[in-house]
Amino acid sequence: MTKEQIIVTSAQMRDIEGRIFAAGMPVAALMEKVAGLISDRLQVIIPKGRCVGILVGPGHNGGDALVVARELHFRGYQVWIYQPFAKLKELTNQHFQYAQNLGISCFQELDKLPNCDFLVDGLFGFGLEREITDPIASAINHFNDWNKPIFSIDLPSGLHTDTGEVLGTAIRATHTFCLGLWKQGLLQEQALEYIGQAKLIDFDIPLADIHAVLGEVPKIKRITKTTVIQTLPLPRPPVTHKYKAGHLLLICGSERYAGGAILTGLGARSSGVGMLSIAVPESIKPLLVSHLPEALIIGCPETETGAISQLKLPERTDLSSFTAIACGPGLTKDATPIVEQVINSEVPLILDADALNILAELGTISTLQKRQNTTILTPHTGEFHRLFPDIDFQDRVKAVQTAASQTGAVVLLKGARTAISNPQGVVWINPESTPALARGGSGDVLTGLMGGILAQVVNKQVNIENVVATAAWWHSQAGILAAKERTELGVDAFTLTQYLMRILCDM
Ligand SMILES: NC(=O)C1=CN([C@@H]2O[C@H](COP(=O)(O)OP(=O)(O)OC[C@H]3O[C@@H](n4cnc5c(N)ncnc54)[C@H](O)[C@@H]3O)[C@@H](O)[C@H]2O)[C@H](O)CC1
Ligand SMILES: [K+]
Repeated sequence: MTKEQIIVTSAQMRDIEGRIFAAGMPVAALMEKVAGLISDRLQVIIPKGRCVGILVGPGHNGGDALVVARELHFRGYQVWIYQPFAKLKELTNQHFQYAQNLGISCFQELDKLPNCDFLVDGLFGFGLEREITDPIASAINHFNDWNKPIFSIDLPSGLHTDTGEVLGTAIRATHTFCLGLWKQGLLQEQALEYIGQAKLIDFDIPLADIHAVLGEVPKIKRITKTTVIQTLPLPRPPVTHKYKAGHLLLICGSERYAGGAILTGLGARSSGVGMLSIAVPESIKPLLVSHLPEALIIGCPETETGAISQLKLPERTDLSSFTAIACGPGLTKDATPIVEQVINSEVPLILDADALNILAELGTISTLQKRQNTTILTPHTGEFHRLFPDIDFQDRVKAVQTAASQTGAVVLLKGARTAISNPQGVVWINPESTPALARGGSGDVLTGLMGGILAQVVNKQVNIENVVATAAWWHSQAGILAAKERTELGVDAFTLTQYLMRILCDM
């Protein structure tokens, strides 16, 4: 468990901070340490001698900002302070007095402020308790209108620490320096447009204090490279053969959506799975063979609408011959018997796209109740709503936890911050993604990739939610790299499959 993986609420941060102070660390010393680390980061980003406006709040977030002001002042920057509050916490007030005695210009009125090149936001941190009202709200909107780069300390002021909700108004930061441990609000979709580039400032919180408050294994974690490295079957054993690297069955495609089957197959190919079989309607078999010569393409009887009507598996094989099944992309709604058949099997199963829509029509919870084996659902928000009409997914963490516990499945809810939960409520949040992935077909690629990873590791005592998290991280990192090289408009689903392997090579 690394600190980059841990996510805390404001209450948990308060408790952890309380343990540090109770153990003897003076608050002022911690503030000095944290603000020194922030100043070091700023000194790398902000060219020397430029003018920096420091926004100071009444609490210790403001205290941090005042120490930063003093440090930048001594390091040769032009610094001014905006501090409009009548009452400051004791330590914050001391720093404010010292800054004034150093001759740093301090202002209480907005209209008196000089120009500057950068702003540092130390108005509120995890102590924000209520909606921000005037005059502070107007001040925040005023600074946002300046269109200057803003560096927020701990959180952009105005964001709810836990939910990421905007309390009245919020600073639109270009960078957020999150202190000690990632605050849960920074992982919520509604916060994204306020956070900018988020960095964790580690100030050596003892792991013992973290475990004392969060337990040995925290319930809610950020997916990082560490998770992926621990989950992927790398390096491979020197002596192995294709059947030891899993046999995945994809059930996908229709005459209308042949492309979905191809993209799912390409995603599975990129996973490194040993054997890949793809069941599709007979009419599109030649197309699949041409795109995926290494896969075993199973042409199946089809309905008059061109959907799979029966799984016609090769001689002497049945569903239990496969290590994992991924079913759904491009199936259309005319393949209900096929979805029922795979749900009734004992094989580890991923349901996506039309398989989810069919499951919703069959009755999500009642249909899955019978299944004992591994089940993974990968809905986007529309599919999630159809599957779980009674679950409000405003708080995505709670939504996936509820869906997972009701179905006994691992549920991935797609989005800018994809959330994953297992039935016990253990949650992974994917901290990075790109709007470039919001395109038709990218979900098909994820399903194939996830199926391929699952088939390789499902018999190796891994937590299934870690497999799902690994696929989500790999998929989004490929999208991020592709967007960097081709812009956010240049990441079609086929291109995305070409970037998947680049990610592993760069790990
Ligand atoms: N995480 C750590 O271990 C460290 C945290 N530090 C910094 O301290 C803040 C938390 O400080 P705290 O004083 O608890 O709260 P804030 O500075 O976030 O400010 C809250 C402050 O403002 C008042 N307030 C709350 N809501 C409103 C409102 N809507 N309008 C007006 N005023 C409001 C409230 O009463 C408080 O007084 C943390 O973020 C870090 O930046 C330590 O310095 C370093 C270690
Ligand atoms: K702040």
